[in-house]
Amino acid sequence: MQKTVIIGSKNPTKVQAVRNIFQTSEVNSLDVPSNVSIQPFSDEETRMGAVNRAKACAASSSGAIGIGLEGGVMYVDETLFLCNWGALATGDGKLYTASGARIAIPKEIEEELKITGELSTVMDAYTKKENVRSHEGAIGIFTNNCITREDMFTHVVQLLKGQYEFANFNHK
Ligand SMILES: O=P(O)(O)OP(=O)(O)OP(=O)(O)OC[C@H]1O[C@@H](n2cnc3c(O)ncnc32)[C@H](O)[C@@H]1O
Ligand SMILES: [Mg+2]
Repeated sequence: MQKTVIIGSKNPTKVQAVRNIFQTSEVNSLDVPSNVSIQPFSDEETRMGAVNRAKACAASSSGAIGIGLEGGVMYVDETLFLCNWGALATGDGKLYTASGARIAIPKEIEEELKITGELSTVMDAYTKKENVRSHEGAIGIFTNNCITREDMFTHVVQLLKGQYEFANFNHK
């Protein structure tokens, strides 16, 4: 693919996920605001953060594809899950979205999250590591590193690229 791809984050797990999928494109990163809470607490809000980032990136450079990736949490009944959303926006107003794999968050982490308000703070304290969000991520910790944050976002970006290609290059 010839177009430049701009990912709206400097987080290395997100940037690398885009590089993994858009291997033949120039991939640039841009720190843009999500314009949602620091810790989104629903699918809707998390998806909105991804969409806002993707649109800001697409608007920043003529002809480029913008990608936003956003992490959050959401309840299914009484259980809190990790949720992640991605969005791909084009300069001519097209938008594609996709969500990532989700797993339940242990109750003790959920309780801490309600007190401190941000998962990254809770994860660093829980693991006694620094900057878990930029490495294996919460999903890496809670899956014993079977699926890292980069793996999960790579799949989301693959879903975005596939939808983009279906819409633009499907000449059945
Ligand atoms: O620089 P940006 O792109 O903002 O990267 P980030 O790591 O802050 O990631 P998000 O804003 O998308 O995530 C929203 C919040 O959810 C938390 N979070 C989400 N997924 C996480 C993970 O896998 N590990 C640790 N914290 C996570 C983190 O506290 C963020 O403030
Ligand atoms: Mg953030």
